[in-house]
Amino acid sequence: MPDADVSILRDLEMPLPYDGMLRKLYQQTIWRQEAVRVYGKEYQQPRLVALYGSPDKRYDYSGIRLHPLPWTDLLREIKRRIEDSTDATFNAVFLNLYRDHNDSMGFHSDDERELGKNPIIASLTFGATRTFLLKHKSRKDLPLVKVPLEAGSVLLMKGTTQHNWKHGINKQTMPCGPRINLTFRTLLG
Ligand SMILES: O=C(O)CCC(=O)C(=O)O
Ligand SMILES: [Fe+2]
Repeated sequence: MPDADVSILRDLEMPLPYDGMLRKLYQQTIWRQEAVRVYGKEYQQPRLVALYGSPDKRYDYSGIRLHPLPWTDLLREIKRRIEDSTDATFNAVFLNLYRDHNDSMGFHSDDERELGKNPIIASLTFGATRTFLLKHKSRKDLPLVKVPLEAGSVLLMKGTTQHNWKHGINKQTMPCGPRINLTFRTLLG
């Protein structure tokens, strides 16, 4: 992928089997459905979300402000394992719950000010395999990149990826069960 630094690690070792991780994260997380403003209009996000991390940080995006909930033992343990296998450090994790095949995330870049200039984002998946899509912002000659993210995989985005590419998850016609995605980030300020 030109103008990007994207890599994937598979089969990351976890404290529980992947289906147990899914169940525990599903139950333990305090999920919220947020209304977001897009071009001045309010929408319910087509998925549930949560933010955990250092209590002194905050995260503003799409017109909403999230304050992190304190780390749980499980999230701290996952963070430690991701840090060990990526050589990066993180102070927050954003969780997304795609309840079924109708849930999605629109194309966006993770380019909020509190992520800094060239953020490192590590995105871990449990549950259903969904297709992560990447499209270049200006080069229409480049094909859409499709990456199926299986349980236990970690997608790493670094460098100038967020400047030049957008990513998202489409809803799909093929029915599927829940997917939980954890994106580890560093929030500045
Ligand atoms: O669910 C995914 O794999 C993508 C999540 C994502 O892009 C985000 O949380 O910013
Ligand atoms: Fe993202």
